[in-house]
Amino acid sequence: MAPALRLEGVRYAWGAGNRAPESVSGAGNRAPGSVSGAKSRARGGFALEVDALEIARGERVFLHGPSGSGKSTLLALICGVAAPQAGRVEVEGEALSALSPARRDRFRAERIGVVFQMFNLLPYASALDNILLPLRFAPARRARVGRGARAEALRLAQALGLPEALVLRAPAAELSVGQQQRVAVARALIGGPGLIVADEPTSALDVAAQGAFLELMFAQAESAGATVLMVSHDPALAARFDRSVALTQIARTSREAAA
Ligand SMILES: Nc1ncnc2c1ncn2[C@@H]1O[C@H](COP(=O)(O)OP(=O)(O)OP(=O)(O)O)[C@@H](O)[C@H]1O
Repeated sequence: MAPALRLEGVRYAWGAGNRAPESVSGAGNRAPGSVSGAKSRARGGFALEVDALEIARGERVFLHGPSGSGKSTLLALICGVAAPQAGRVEVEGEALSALSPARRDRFRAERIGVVFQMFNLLPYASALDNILLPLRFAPARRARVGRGARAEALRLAQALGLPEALVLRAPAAELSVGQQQRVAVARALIGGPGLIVADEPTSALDVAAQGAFLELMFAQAESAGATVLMVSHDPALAARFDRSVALTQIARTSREAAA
C-alpha cells in the first residue's frame, strides 16, 4: 500500500507571478490566509526544496520550524493548493503534482481534511452547517458518510466537546476561538479523509485544553484510520506524536532579493 504521503525532489518558489489563488474551490477546504496570498507578503522569492519526506498511513507527525521557514508553504504543496515547479508530491499513491489545479481541488475535497490557522468557517452558518460543508464538494466523501451525515456531524461535534444546542443554533462567528477550532477539526474529520493536515490548530487554547483537544483529534482520526500531519510552534506538543520532523532538517530554503 502506498504511504500516506511521499515527497521527492520537490522545489517550490513563491514570487515571479507564482502565487497561490486567493481561494480554492471546496469551501470546507479553502486555503488559509497564510498560504492563499491573503496575508500581505514581502516581494522577493522564497524557495523551498525538500529532497524526500515520507509519512506512513496512520502515522501522527509533528512538523515544526521557525516562523517563516516554510511550514505553511509545505502544507500548501501537500494539500495541492500550490504545485511544485519540480519534483513529485504523492498523497496515498496519487501524484498530486501531476494533476490540474481543478483536479487537485477535487482531490483535496475528497481525500484531505484540512484544519487551517484561521479556521475559514462560514461566519453566518451554524457550526453544524460548517461541519457538513466539505461533503457538498466531495461526492465520494459524502457517500462514505451515507444518509446519516447530520448524525455524524453531531457525533463528531459531541466527541470534540461541543454542546449540541450550540452546534445547531449559534452562527460560527458567535463561537469562542476554542469552539471554532473544534468545529474546524470536526469539519476536517467528517467523511473520513485519509489525511488530516492541521496548521497550528491549538494556538488559541491553553495547555490543558490543547492536550484534550489533541487526544480527541487523535481518537477520531484513529477510528477513521487517518494519518495526521500537524504544524505547531509549541515543542511541548511533540511528545504526543509518533514522530517529530524539523522543517530545517528536511528542507533547504533560500530567498532572492526583491526585483
Ligand atoms: N502567498 C504567498 N505569496 C508570496 N510569498 C509567500 C506566500 N506565502 C508564503 N510566502 C513566502 O514564504 C515564506 C515562508 O512562509 P510560510 O508561511 O510558509 O512560513 P511558516 O514557517 O509557515 O511561518 P509561520 O510559522 O510564521 O506561519 C514567507 O516568508 C514568504 O516570503
